[in-house]
Amino acid sequence: MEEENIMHGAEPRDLVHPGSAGTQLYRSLYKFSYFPEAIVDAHTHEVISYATIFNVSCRLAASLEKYGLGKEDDVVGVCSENNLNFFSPVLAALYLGVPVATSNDMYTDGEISGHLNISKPCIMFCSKKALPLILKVQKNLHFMKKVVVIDSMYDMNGVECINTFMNHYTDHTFDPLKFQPKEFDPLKKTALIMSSSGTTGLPKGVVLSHRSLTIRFVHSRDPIYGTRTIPETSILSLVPFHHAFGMFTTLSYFVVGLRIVMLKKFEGELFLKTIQHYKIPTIVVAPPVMVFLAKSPLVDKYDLSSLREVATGGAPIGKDVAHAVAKRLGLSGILQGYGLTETCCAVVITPHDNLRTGSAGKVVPYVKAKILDKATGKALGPNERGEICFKSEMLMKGYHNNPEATRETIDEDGWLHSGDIGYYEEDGTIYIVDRLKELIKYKGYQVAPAELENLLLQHPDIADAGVTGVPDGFAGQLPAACIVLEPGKTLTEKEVVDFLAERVTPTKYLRGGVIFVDRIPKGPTGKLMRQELRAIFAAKKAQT
Ligand SMILES: Nc1ncnc2c1ncn2[C@@H]1O[C@H](COS(=O)(=O)NC(=O)c2csc(-c3nc4ccc(O)cc4s3)n2)[C@@H](O)[C@H]1O
Repeated sequence: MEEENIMHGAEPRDLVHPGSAGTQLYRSLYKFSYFPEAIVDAHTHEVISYATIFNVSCRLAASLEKYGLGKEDDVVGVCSENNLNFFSPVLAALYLGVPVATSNDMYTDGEISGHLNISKPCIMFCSKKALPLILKVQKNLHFMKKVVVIDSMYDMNGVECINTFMNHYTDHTFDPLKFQPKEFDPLKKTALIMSSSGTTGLPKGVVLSHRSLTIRFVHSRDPIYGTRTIPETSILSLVPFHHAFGMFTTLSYFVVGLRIVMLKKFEGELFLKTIQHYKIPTIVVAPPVMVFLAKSPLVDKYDLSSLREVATGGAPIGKDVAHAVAKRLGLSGILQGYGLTETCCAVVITPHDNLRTGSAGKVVPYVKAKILDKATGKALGPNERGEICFKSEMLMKGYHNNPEATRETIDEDGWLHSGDIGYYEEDGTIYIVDRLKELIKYKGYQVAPAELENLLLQHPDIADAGVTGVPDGFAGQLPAACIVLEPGKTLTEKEVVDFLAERVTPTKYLRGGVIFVDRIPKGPTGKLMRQELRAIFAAKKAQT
C-alpha cells in the first residue's frame, strides 16, 4: 500500500532519455555544433565552440579506447579549476561508459592522495595549474599510470598534452561522426564518482549512474524547473565544475545549448563587469555571492539590467538576503535549488510559476520526497518538521566500495536520508530549516569535521579535538575547533590554526576559531556530541 504523506515530484514534461548520458550529450553537442560559443572564459575572453568540444571529446574517446581504457575497474580522473577544456575528458569517458572522478585543484597533496585513493583513476587529466600537485602525489599512487595536461598546446615537464596523447592513436583525418558512444544499461553503469562526506565521517565516493544525469537533463529542459533560457543565451556560472553543483548544471547546459560564461573564482568587480559586458540574463551563484549582491556598493556601479534570473543553492540562503537581491535587481524573486552530491543535483527547485522566495521550492519530476519522523519512522504531514528523505533513480547507487556507509544513508526501502531538517506546506513547498548531520558548509563547500579532527590529532601536543561549524552571515558556517591539550603542553590558537592550514585547502581553515577545553563532550558510546560543541562556541560568542 502506498505510504501516505509522500510528496511526488511535479508532472514531467519530458521523457527521460532511455540510453546513456553519453549518447544524449553526444547528440546535443552535435545538434548545437553550429554555435560558435559553448564556454567563454570571462577572465581572458577566450572561447571554445560546441563544434570543438564535440570534435575533441569524440577524438579523445576514440583515442582512449585505442589506449586500452575500458577495463573493469578503469576510472578517469579530472583535476582542474574551471577551464575551457575541463569537459573534454569528462564527455569522452561518458561516451565510453568509463566512470569519471573529479578532484578539487585546491587540495593539498595529503587531501588529494586520500581523495584519489577512493576512486583510484588509472589516467588523470589535469590543468597546467594542477600539474605540480598531481606530479607530487603520482609517485605514491601506483594506480595512476598516465597524466595528460588538458590546457596546453605543448607537452610539459615530460607530461603529454591532449593533442600529443590523441596523435598516438588518431590523426587529423578523424571524423567524429564515425565515432559512436557506447550503449549500456544507464541504471547500472557508473557515470561519475563525486566526493562527499555525507551525513558523517570522512569524504566518500558518491557513485552516480548515467540515469542520474539523464533525469537531471529533464529538469534543465523543463520550462518550470529549468533555467528559462533558450539556446544560445548566456548563463554566468560561478560554481566549481569539480563539485556536483557545477558538474551537473554545466553538463545540462550542453543539453540545452547555452553559452556558458565561466569564472574561475569570485572577484566582485570582474563578476559585475562580466554581467554588464556579456549582457548576462541568468547567473548561478553560491549564497555568499547573494550577500555581495544584496550589500555591496559596487553593484550600483554596473549596468545589470540584462539579468532576468538569479539562481542559488548549495547552502542556506536567508529570506531577507533573497528579497534584498530581488528588490535591488528588479526581479520578481530568486531561484533556489536544494540538493546533495548524493542526489546528483537539485531535487527541490523553486518553480517559475510560484517562486516563494525563501523556500527551497518543490520536488522535481521523477523524484519522491517525505519528511520523516525519526522517532516513529512515519512520514509526517504538512508543517511538521523532520528529516527530508528522497527516492528516485536520480539518487546515488551508493558510496564507492563502502557498503556500510551506503546502508546508513539509503534505507532498505530505497529512501535516501538527507541529514537535513525541513517541512512542507500544503501546496508541497519545502523549507529547509536545519542540518541534522555534522557536515559543515563553508561558502557552499563541504568541510567534514572528522577529516579536520583526524589531522588535528596528528599534532603531538593535542590530546583530543572536536570540530563544528559556527554560523556566519556571509560564508554560512565557519569551521571551528575545541581542543584538549596534552598535560603540561601549551599551544596558542594561532599555532593550532596554522598547523591545520598547512594540511588542508583554504575552505577548511579554522576561520571560526579555537577554544581550549578540558574535555570534548562525548556520549556514553564515545560518540562526539556536536550540539554541545556548537553550544560552547555560542556561549563564547554571547560573552563577547
Ligand atoms: N538550497 C539549500 N538550502 C539549504 N541547504 C542546502 C541547500 N542546498 C544544499 N544545502 C546543504 O548542502 C548539503 C549538500 O551539500 S553537497 O553534498 O555539497 N551538495 C550540494 O550542495 C549540491 C549538490 S547539487 C546542488 C545544487 N544543484 C543546483 C541546481 C540548480 C540550482 O538553481 C541550485 C542548485 S544547488 N547542491 C545539503 O545536505 C544541505 O545541508
